[in-house]
Amino acid sequence: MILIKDVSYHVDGKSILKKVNLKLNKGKVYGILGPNGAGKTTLFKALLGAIKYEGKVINDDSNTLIGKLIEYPAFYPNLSCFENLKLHASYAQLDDYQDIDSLLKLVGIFNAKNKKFKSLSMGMKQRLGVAKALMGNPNILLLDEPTNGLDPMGIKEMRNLIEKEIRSKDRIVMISSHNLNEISHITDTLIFINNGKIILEIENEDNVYIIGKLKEISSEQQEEITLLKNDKNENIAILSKKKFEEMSQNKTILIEEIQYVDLEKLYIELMSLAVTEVKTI
Ligand SMILES: Nc1ncnc2c1ncn2[C@@H]1O[C@H](COP(=O)(O)OP(=O)(O)OP(=O)(O)O)[C@@H](O)[C@H]1O
Repeated sequence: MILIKDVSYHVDGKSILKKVNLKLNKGKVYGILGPNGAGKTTLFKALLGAIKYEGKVINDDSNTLIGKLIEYPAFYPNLSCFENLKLHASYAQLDDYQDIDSLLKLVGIFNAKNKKFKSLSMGMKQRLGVAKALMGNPNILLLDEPTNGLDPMGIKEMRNLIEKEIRSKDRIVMISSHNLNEISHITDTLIFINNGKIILEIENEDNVYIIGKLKEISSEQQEEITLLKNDKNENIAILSKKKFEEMSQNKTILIEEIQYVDLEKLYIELMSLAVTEVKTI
């Protein structure tokens, strides 16, 4: 488990991350969503310890290896897939790492083992990037826009790869993406970030969400939902349909002006809510 506690990051007086709090559990795939410049990559960099942030990242596992695919994968254009991975293994001090062939098979590009990086298609380059990220069998995997630049077929293949080979009960996987459809297919939990702030964390249960005005909630359930404010200072509740039905049955919540929305609508509504303050009631 990883606990991100009050993580903030500032550059030249500008707040890039603002008191980010998250709990990440093994076996789960987290989708991180937000507009350009929201802070997704910066959050990954904080987890990698690549930037000097305020706050804490607490990891209960002392044997941690983080694999990453951040921005476009960097490889030597004139070296082959095999040579590039071999070189990375030595940089990463995985010198006795023998299993490059298996990795290439795993990500489905073994037939391009001896092809130069520069001659690969975009999809193959991304797969090679995933192979590099998977070296040493990391227990945390950060994939920053892994389907960037891929065509629909490439996106589907990357999705299969994540579902079949990357998701693991011993691993925390975080994927950032602008592709809502893809994210809704492969993640367990959705984390929305805007302006460096986490504005919502919600289970990705059935791709149907509830947005409405919160009128009442029982004190026991207060911890369980995030309260957002709209520009009229009204309390807006957002939760999955499943959670809402559970709470309504127990009469622990009253929401009015309910809208049932899919992920795309949820994203648009969330980003347009004039959220100046986010509180958990
Ligand atoms: N070292 C830095 N110096 C100055 N500004 C920075 C630095 N690192 C990040 N930023 C700024 O922080 C903001 C968040 O950047 P970040 O790359 O984390 O966003 P993102 O959510 O990953 O965006 P995208 O979806 O476009 O990849 C941006 O406005 C970016 O310009």
